[in-house]
Amino acid sequence: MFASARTNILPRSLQQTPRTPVLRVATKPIHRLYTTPTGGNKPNQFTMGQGSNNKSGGSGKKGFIFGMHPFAIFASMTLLGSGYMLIVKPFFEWNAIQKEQRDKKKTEIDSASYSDEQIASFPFDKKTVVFVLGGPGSGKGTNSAKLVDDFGFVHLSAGDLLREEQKRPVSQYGELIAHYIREGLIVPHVITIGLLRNAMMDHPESDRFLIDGFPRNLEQAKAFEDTVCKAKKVLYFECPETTLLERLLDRGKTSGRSDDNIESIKKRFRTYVNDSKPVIDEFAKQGKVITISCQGTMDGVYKNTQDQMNKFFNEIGQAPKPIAETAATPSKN
Ligand SMILES: Nc1ncnc2c1ncn2[C@@H]1O[C@H](COP(=O)(O)OP(=O)(O)OP(=O)(O)O)[C@@H](O)[C@H]1O
Ligand SMILES: O=c1ccn([C@@H]2O[C@H](COP(=O)(O)O)[C@@H](O)[C@H]2O)c(=O)[nH]1
Repeated sequence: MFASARTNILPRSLQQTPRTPVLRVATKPIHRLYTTPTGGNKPNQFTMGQGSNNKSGGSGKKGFIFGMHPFAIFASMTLLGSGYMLIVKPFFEWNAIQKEQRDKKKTEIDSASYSDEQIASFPFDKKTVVFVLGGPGSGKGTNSAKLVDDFGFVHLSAGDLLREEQKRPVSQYGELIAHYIREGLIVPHVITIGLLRNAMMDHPESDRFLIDGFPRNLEQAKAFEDTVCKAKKVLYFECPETTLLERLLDRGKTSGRSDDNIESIKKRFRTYVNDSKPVIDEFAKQGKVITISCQGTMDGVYKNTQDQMNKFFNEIGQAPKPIAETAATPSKN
């Protein structure tokens, strides 16, 4: 199985526990305040009272600060203290509550409002999940879209879900996702798995899911299989780097994607070789991988993909089209 990995631990950069503002008051031990000379040749921070208005005459006499009698100091501090308790403290507390409520609202939106109970009762393990893997630009999206029509899959592209989340104005992960995508890095899996899980739950009627471009590393693979469900098969589009580069640069002319440029593409290739390829190797050891060459025409590649899928559904004893969908399709006669 997969090497052990941390699961469900939010990286520090994502931990947004609301903090209660702390009113930091520069303090000095009271006895030092009381005995600090207020004048003379020793300048210090309590020199406001110096000068012609300084009733102590700058003598540095013990017991006088700003030329005030100790009792007056005591009385003012008591007044200040109760003023703080009455006005400042409630204000800060009210602010903290407001912030907490705002943060809670944001988190609720981010988790697409599925409760822990709903997640726990969703039958993830009854679903047929197929991972679609391969280098960037190998044709995962192109072929997945066709498999939707022929086999009734719901197609979930992890990259698309991340891009959508990135664009959501209230998302607390927008900037983080944008950075990881531009740098060709793998977004922390708690975010991606959360999005995938929500997207699966958005389609309770469907039993078949194509999860495209995920998992990108062994840690993600283990976390998904531990917390959501196991994949039944892995479709792997095998493609040489030269072809990938050509296709991505071509796609970049119109895609508008922040990572379809030579700098990001090089970084994505590095991440693919170092982190994503080992996932395919691991699933291959488990006998789950169907390898399809991405070279050939689009129709040719899809024909192979379709044949392999037909074979797979035959093996697991399911009709190529889900029963519900076959029944729902209007008869041509
Ligand atoms: N067999 C093919 N022959 C030529 N071009 C292809 C073929 N398959 C896909 N393409 C083109 O290559 C580009 C990349 O394909 P696609 O977007 O499906 O790859 P992908 O694996 O989903 O990429 P990414 O991982 O970056 O999202 C697209 O412009 C697509 O039209
Ligand atoms: O599981 C995932 C999937 C994707 N990413 C990030 O998104 C980009 C683009 O992904 P595509 O599959 O090519 O659309 C990818 O380079 C990663 O930065 C991810 O982090 N985790």
